[in-house]
Amino acid sequence: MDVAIIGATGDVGRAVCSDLIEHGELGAGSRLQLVGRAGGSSEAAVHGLRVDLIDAYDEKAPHIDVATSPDDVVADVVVVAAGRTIPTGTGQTIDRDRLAADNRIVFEQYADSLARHGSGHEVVIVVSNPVELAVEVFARRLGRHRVIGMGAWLDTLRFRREIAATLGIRRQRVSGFVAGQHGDRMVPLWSTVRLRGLDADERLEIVERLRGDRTLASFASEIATAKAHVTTQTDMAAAFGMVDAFPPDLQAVIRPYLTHTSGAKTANGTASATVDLIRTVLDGRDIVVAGQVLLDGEIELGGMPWRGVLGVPVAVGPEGWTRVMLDDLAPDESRLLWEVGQAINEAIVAWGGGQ
Ligand SMILES: NC(=O)c1ccc[n+]([C@@H]2O[C@H](COP(=O)([O-])OP(=O)(O)OC[C@H]3O[C@@H](n4cnc5c(N)ncnc54)[C@H](O)[C@@H]3O)[C@@H](O)[C@H]2O)c1
Repeated sequence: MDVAIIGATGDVGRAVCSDLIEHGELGAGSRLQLVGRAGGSSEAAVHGLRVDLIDAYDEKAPHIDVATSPDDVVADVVVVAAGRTIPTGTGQTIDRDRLAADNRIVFEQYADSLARHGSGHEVVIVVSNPVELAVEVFARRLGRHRVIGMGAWLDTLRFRREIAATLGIRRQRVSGFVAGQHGDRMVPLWSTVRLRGLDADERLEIVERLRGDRTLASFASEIATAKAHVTTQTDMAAAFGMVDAFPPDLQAVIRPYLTHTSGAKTANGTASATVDLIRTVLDGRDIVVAGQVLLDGEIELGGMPWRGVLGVPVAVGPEGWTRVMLDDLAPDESRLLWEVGQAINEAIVAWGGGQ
């Protein structure tokens, strides 16, 4: 199997390349394509990155090649990690509209090229932001089932880790999903949480203890209050310490937010979750993950079949995602998912997606 990384020389792109080789996901018979931008700094840097990766991993590296034109992207799995990013550091203004306007051009360029020159079977894993816009752009051109945004999977892994850490157990014992929009507007699906080795009653008791008497109706205001609270703290170690006292769903939003405002990025966690998704696609079996996908009535929200990009649990295999794996939701979950779905659809229209 071959993998192409668009934006390979970026922070996330580099980390994905190293992780993929380090964990042996691509054998000697596979190809890793590093994609840079002609006319940009990455045009030269992709060649340097290729040599550096061979230098580091000669014994186990796959065949590594370079492309600097969207028309030359060829792979079974294409990772989209190119484009502008959200600025790090405190006091940085986040202009999502500008990010969307700039990155939409990049998304359209690659999606159009893949539609024209691709094999017709590539699976696209989107890392770039706004992830929902990118999924919309690629899915409209390549087919819905071949395009998966990784934001919901990253949010899911964070949610599971926070639950596991609070309970003092390993993350592998926790399942359950995060749906919705990547980041602040994630929808933690507490009704899907399972703890291996515990029966239903024990699980319910623990979930109640972790959640307290909160419902998702207050989640957005809790996030706003928590952000305001942690940003009053100038000592970053103390700010991270404050997060330890939050419930797990709030921790899953605020800890990465703080990481970003600290001036560090979330490149390693993002890359690890991306490689996890690539492994799932290469694995050949249908495995349930969460991802942003373009829905066409697979689920009902607000009493009607839902159409638009939304993060949901999906079965993923070598051809992309096949089914949405969402059972009956709790009333607060379907309400919030409906609100978030509406907001995403409106944003995508405002950003000129859906064309
Ligand atoms: N989904 C997530 O959880 C998540 C987490 C972190 C970052 N991100 C997103 O991933 C993207 C990359 O983040 P980063 O931190 O690596 O940014 P970065 O600035 O370090 O890297 C971006 C890379 O894209 C390259 N690039 C720009 N235009 C290109 C084009 N047309 N063709 C090929 N390459 C091009 C740049 O040369 C650069 O190397 C951003 O949009 C960011 O918001 C997503």
